[in-house]
Amino acid sequence: MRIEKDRLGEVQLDDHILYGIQSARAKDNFSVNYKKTSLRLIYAIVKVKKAAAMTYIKLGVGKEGVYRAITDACDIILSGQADGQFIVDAMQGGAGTSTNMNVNEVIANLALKLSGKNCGEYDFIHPIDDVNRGQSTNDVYPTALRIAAIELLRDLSEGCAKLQQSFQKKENQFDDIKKLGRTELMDAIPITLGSEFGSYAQAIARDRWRLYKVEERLRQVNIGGTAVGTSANADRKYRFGVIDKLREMTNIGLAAAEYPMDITQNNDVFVEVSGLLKALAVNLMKISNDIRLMNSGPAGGIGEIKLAPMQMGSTIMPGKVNPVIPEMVIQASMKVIANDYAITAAASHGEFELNAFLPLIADSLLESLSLLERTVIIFRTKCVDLIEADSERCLKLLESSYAFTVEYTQKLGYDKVSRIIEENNGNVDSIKNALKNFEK
Ligand SMILES: O=C(O)C[C@H](O)C(=O)O
Repeated sequence: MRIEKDRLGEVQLDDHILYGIQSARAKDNFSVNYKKTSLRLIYAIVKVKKAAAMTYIKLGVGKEGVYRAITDACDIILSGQADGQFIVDAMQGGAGTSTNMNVNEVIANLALKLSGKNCGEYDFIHPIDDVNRGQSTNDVYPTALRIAAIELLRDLSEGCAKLQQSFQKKENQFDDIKKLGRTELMDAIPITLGSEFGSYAQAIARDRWRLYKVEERLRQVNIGGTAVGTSANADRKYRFGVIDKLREMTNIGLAAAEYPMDITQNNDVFVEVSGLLKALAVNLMKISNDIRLMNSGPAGGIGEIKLAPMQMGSTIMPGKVNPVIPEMVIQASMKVIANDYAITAAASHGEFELNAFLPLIADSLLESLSLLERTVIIFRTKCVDLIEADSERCLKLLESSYAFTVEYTQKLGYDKVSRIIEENNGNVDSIKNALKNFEK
């Protein structure tokens, strides 16, 4: 056991534990058992710490070997070997300070071990004086959140591109299958099944483009601005060096914020990104609902397409198979829309130089991004790619509807065609005969 102390007293920690007193207090204070802080965010914070340490090595500052041990410790964390040490709940007060300190303490203790010292020997490597040198939670955390968001956005954008291609393939495959169009769930002008899928491809193409474009706004980071964006305690050479290193490490074209105070306190960019995710969620829901309806049946529904059966559907009705993948997509989309509200609420509650509710923004945004990233892959591979058309059913429904009469309205006038439909009680064969007679 080791004992760590702060102004509030002492905490006992097992020797193998790499986090320190501040993390231990936060673990206890925020033990709401919601969920742990996202490892995506933790890794992005570690990248910021590594870039800072590399900058200090380059500038030749600090005690001999300390920053080298810190960068080695960062590499160990980034390889996934210390995941269990990040123990602070995502639902936390303190604007992310506990998460930043959890990272600072784990890096410091790992670096101490790598240097042949014991955990807690902070006179040699200190979580704040060394690992957090020239930094504050308020510049590290928002910078890391931007990096994590961009990494996920890139994956999601690629996923959307593939989903778009899958819809385009279906557009070509179903190009010559005529079917009923529907407006307000009622028979409307005939279309092709291909064009139904072509419209989905267009919507997802728009999502993909929006997600691609928004990255450039996220690339402005406030690292080096420290607590309120004025760069207190951050050396000028470090400030420029750390962004260069981060750019190299992440392969993201990060740039120093033109006005770091703004970036430190205002979070509208996350509302913007979430808004785009909401637009994607809305499209996915609309498409999934169409697919469920077109697949409905097998006997009592529309049945124009067939989804591949993924699992048995019922514990009581033998043979029933449900459209489980679109149902999952719809619920994931609902969650993204709910998260958007949380992000909007949190972003609107910032006061003066900082928004204390950034942890909720971070958790909700990264959850939405990861959820959508997986959702579009599963939707594509387990649903869209496997869809088959029932062209006979499409034709049967088309031919049993008088929706085709729209073609006659220009020649005969709307009122006359309506009268023919009414006089023949909507009977399609009689309507066709009556219209033929008019044409003669
Ligand atoms: O942890 C810090 O660096 C600052 C903290 O977030 C605060 O503003 O109180």
